[in-house]
Amino acid sequence: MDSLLIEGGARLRGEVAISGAKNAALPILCAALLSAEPVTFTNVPRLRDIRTLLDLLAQMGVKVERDADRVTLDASSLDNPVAPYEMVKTMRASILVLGPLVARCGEARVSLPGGCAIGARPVDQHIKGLQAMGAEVTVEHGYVHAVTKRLKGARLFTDMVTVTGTENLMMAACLADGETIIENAAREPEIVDLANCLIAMGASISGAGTDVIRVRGVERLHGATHRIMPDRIETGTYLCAIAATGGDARLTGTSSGYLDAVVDKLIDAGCEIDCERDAIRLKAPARRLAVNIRTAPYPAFPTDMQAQFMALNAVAEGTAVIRETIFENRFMHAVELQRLGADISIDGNTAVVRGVASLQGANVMATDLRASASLVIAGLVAEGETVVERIYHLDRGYERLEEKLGALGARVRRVSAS
Ligand SMILES: CC(=O)N[C@H]1[C@@H](OP(=O)(O)OP(=O)(O)OC[C@H]2O[C@@H](n3ccc(=O)[nH]c3=O)[C@H](O)[C@@H]2O)O[C@H](CO)[C@@H](O)[C@@H]1O
Ligand SMILES: C=C(OP(=O)(O)O)C(=O)O
Repeated sequence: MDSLLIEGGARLRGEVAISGAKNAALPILCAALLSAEPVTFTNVPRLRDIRTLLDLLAQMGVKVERDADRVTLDASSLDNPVAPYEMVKTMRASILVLGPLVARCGEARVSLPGGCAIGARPVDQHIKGLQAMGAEVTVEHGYVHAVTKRLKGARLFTDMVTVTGTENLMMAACLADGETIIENAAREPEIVDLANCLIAMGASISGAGTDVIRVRGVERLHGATHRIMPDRIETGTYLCAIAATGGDARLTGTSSGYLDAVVDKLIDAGCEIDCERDAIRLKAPARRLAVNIRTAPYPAFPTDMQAQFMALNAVAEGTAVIRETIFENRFMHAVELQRLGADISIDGNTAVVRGVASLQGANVMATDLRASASLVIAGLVAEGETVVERIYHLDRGYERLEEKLGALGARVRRVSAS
């Protein structure tokens, strides 16, 4: 297993380009299942999760063509609407094939993705929505099996705001008979990006980005070309890394428009932020202030940025309270940050982070994607050498991380296990 060797202390400077969003690309690539015509996507990030999804789609009979950040999917000969456990177990987002497969093929067999480090993450709301649209759904031997003649439009209400749940149901509704209304819908920018792609494919959708989405089903969707939006979590992660190291750098190919809650907190911490149309520059103060965080669905502060802010608060002036309201077990990074000298106490879903003057390099273990990012940020600030082990988590969601950090002046090296 590869690890990342970081020599702390370099202030990040210069410019780096942000990639397309993992969490937009995953549902949007699944949308290609809804059409018998080829769909082309650009700005697709080169990530492990994307490779996993493309392999999954290929084994269903989808023709996959990939050239750098451009991917064309042709689902005209889709003949195997099955997502086997072996391919699903490493990536929860593979549940996103469920809605499109039932809608297009009238049947799907998708392995339950299982729990993961950050929480149990059930998919009951995805299932409840499809049942309300007339699908017969059973869960047996670890698989969700859904069958229907043609889905019927329905009024859907999810018990909680769910991002992939909203995406799955919005995709399924595109080919349903009649109108579907999704209430309590997630409002994340990635939902809007998916809706824009579906609309380009001929879907009739209104309200994406609000908590009520209306979809009028059509007979078929056609081919289209769609550019994936920039990754707001990658953007936020680099902003935190620049801030933590007292740096001054510019991120291109991205926008602060998707990141208001994060940018506000960085400003509260004392950073200077200059928002251009397609770029963001952050200039950090010598010493930042600790900032309180409470995660909640968009447009509130994203849970996917919580770990990175814990690292930032670990070396700030004062004490910060962090509340995680989305996932029940998303503080795994705290123990690892403590190994680097952070002063953090946890009580249920609340972490109290008392800023310290400095961190010291050590060996730490990555437990999930954003936890790993927080360890990298802490390693960049720590005195001496930090080794982050199990970085396959990072490869799920950060394109060429060591190369991009290196371009900003960080001393980061990947060490391959022999
Ligand atoms: C690929 C992708 O886009 N992943 C994002 C997506 O995950 P994902 O879509 O899996 O997260 P959800 O928004 O669905 O989860 C929100 C909460 O609802 C619960 N829940 C969800 C569905 C369901 O059927 N039953 C249920 O109980 C979850 O366990 C969690 O506690 O949104 C999360 C919350 O912003 C982000 O952290 C993930 O990065
Ligand atoms: C939790 C995340 O991803 P996923 O839902 O794919 O596990 C994430 O992107 O931080």
